[in-house]
Amino acid sequence: MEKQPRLLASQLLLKNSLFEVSLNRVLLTWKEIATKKKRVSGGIHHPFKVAGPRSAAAALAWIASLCRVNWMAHNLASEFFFMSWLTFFITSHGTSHGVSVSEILAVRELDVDCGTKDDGRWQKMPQKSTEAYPYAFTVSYVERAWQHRWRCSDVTFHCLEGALCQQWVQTIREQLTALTSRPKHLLVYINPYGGKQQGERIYEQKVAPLFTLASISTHVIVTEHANHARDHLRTEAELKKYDGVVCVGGDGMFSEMVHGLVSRTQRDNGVDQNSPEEKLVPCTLRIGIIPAGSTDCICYATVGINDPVTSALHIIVGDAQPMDVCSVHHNNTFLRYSVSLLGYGFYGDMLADSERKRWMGPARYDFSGFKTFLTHHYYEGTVSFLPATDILGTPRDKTRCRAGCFICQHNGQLYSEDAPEICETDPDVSDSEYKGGWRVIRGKFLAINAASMSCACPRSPKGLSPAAHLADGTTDLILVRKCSRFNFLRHLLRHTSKYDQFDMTFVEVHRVRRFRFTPRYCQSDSELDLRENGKRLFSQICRDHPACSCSPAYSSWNCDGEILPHAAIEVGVHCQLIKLFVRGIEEQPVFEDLPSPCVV
Ligand SMILES: CCCCCCCCCCCCC/C=C/[C@@H](O)[C@H](COP(=O)(O)O)NC(C)=O
Ligand SMILES: Nc1ncnc2c1ncn2[C@@H]1O[C@H](COP(=O)(O)OP(=O)(O)O)[C@@H](O)[C@H]1O
Ligand SMILES: [Ca+2]
Repeated sequence: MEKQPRLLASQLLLKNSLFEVSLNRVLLTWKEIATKKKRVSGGIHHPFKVAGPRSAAAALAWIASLCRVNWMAHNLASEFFFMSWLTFFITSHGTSHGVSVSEILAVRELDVDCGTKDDGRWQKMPQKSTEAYPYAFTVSYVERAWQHRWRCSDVTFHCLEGALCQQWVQTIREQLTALTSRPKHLLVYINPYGGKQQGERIYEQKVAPLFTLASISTHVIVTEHANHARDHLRTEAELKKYDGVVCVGGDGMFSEMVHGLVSRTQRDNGVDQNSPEEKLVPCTLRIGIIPAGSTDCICYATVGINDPVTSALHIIVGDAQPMDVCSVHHNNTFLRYSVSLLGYGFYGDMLADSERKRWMGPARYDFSGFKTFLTHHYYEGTVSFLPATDILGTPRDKTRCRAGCFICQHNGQLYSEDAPEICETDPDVSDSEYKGGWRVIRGKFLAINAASMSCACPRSPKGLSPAAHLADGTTDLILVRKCSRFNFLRHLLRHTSKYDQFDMTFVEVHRVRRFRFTPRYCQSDSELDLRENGKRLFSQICRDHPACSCSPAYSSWNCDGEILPHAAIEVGVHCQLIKLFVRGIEEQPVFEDLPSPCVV
């Protein structure tokens, strides 16, 4: 890391011990410099905390071995060197901290006599430090907790002089103001009926106080009906006033935000959404999700956990993660956008059944999932797709899409430089395997799933397609052919275990840029009601297949939790069309025996 000029350095009191506190442009550090018991080390600074043995005896042996190597190799070890390292190790144990400026949430001055000045949170000061160090300021920062959770932590420093205290507060505030990616004004939509119907409570109790702490102003709308947020965003909202939009709810609520924002952007730029080949204009406003839904797949797969406080903190620090969006068309008519799962067969039938059981809350998916599994319907049709051949990565990779993903950056660059050619050849139902770059597969399917991201959620922590990428311009098309109930159960259960759900003879997976599906008994344009169609064609299929298991002709498409009105669809991926207030799943830090936050 490039060495940044130091902005401030002072000796401040923290928890009755004297600390050397310094701030440069990227890091706030505080390090114990003296106590009655411990000696001060003479200017030995090491950028990272030494991860070593815990007990003093083990430390001695470990450091001695380090010195021995140095002695033999470089003849550098001296008693002074040895003692300095030793002192460093002891004094730094648990008392040397660093917080990246980008993860400071707020700073506020404390009135030591009366408590906190400007945020209404009152803190009692320890008597001893009040006498000796009468001025104080508190820094709130992000602390990493277990399983990708973030929490807000406070540290209070005490100063001898008021001017010094003010200088610290002012300098930190200046550094925070310089972080231009942070939102200042947000438009928030709360779905009071999502998930366990806790949206309003979650926002008021867990999120609003954090936004206030970080001086973010909000305009909050509690939705009154389905599509309220979508329509408000698409037509009414004064988007220029905001740095981002936030939804409190589940994947359905997020889908409303995507539809509102993407449609608005296309309309403002004169783009026709009805044309499947049209290149869409990316949205500039970022979207934040405070999870309060049933599946929370978008949140889980982009943050690593569905936790409202964690998501609020990612919004405050101004994270940005681009994401692919699929457009779904039927006969050159726009139907919907999809960000996570497009599922025909199993997931479509499960959703159709679960919609009638909304009163059950999130448990409806378990109930309907089990019921759908027992019905074991398969569907005939033709899937044609345009494989993504020019990209890095495959659906069977062992690597995962994580924060700062190289594959997303590389493939995104590829897409913007050289937008993939849309093949004009009509991939009609045909016996040939390839037609104009398209592959055509006919068959009987228990499930056809397109996952444009992993679709990890608490029910399936690795997701429908564990190696899928958030922003690589592709979707993973998973075809599950007709098989026995036992084998299908094995496939489903592998979503929840470490075993590969694609390593089965009746399952295939392709990374694609576009795909089309046509059911075998294709309905005419005027016949829109799938259910009626299904019933009418049922008897026809039975006539065609005397020994059939009486599967209906059509399933429905589950498009991010919404039922589509058509079975015949055409899908195209739009690379990095939207941005979220997240950074992708962070690699879990190796804590060893270190306290968080990152220790320097
Ligand atoms: C018999 C054992 C079955 C175990 C299978 C576990 C696989 C679960 C994978 C679920 C993938 C979900 C992808 C996300 C979809 C959401 O958009 C959608 C809507 O979510 P919402 O109700 O808005 O939170 N939820 C569902 C279940 O379709
Ligand atoms: N005020 C409201 N009343 C009824 N439905 C709503 C309201 N606001 C949003 N919705 C709809 O509720 C559905 C489910 O919302 P969501 O927040 O995704 O919860 P869940 O994850 O439980 O499905 C969405 O399709 C959304 O359009
Ligand atoms: Ca993708």
